[in-house]
Amino acid sequence: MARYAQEDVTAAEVARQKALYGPLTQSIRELVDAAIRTEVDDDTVRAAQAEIEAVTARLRARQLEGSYGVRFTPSGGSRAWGNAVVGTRNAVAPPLVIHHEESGRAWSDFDLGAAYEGPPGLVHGGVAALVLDQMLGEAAGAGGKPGMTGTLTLRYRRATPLGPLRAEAHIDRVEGIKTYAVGHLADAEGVTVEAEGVFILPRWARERLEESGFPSRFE
Ligand SMILES: CCCCCCCCCC(=O)SCCNC(=O)CCNC(=O)[C@H](O)C(C)(C)COP(=O)(O)OP(=O)(O)OC[C@H]1O[C@@H](n2cnc3c(N)ncnc32)[C@H](O)[C@@H]1OP(=O)(O)O
Repeated sequence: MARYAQEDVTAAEVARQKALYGPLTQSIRELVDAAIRTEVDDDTVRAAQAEIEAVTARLRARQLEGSYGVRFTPSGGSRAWGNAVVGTRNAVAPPLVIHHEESGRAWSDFDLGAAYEGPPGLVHGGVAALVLDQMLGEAAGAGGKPGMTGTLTLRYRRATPLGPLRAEAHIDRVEGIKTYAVGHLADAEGVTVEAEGVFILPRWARERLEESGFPSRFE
């Protein structure tokens, strides 16, 4: 199963795949929303189900063994196309497009529709956590010390409505292998959820770096 992999792939090939899979994934997102909100008659639902199963069988004709993993390109970029928040090939992902500023601040404007509902008309608390975990993790990683979430703490100040939202995050402080990031989710009226998290370069990654002779990079 793929985990972290170095791929010998050209920028043109990455662009070709993005142009191919991006629209497919967006069509599936629309299908999910349509399935939640449809009010067509029973026969139409059953016919749609049969068509969807046929399409799924076509896509299953050739599959990866496991998940997509994270793939690094020769130019130093990375593809996390299966990621649950930002994945180009993951229809579960809203998706977020995360921008990084020179200052270290990361932000994203995005829209959460019916598929992300918890209380009626409101974003599920776990979805808010999902989004903020990624946002804070990316802000931490942009500081040069990518890590796994050790502890993520959320304060749900008020309910988050479905619809257009913004998430922001930045590094609060760095202590050795631990990067502390803070951030929030907001609607047009202001902050709805505050988050703080510690992101830790795992022991196995630290050992691998030490073996490769670059132990000081993350210290
Ligand atoms: C650019 C990249 C962008 C990527 C964005 C991705 C965003 C999404 C991120 C995720 O969702 S990651 C998935 C959710 N997280 C996990 O599954 C993590 C599971 N836990 C682990 O893998 C390990 O427990 C962990 C890496 C967190 C720590 O393991 P270590 O073996 O490296 O910890 P170690 O025992 O050596 O402790 C190192 C330091 O971390 C502290 N620590 C360990 N676990 C902690 C914890 N859980 N919370 C807070 N601090 C923790 C520990 O006290 C110690 O502090 P001190 O150096 O000050 O003594």
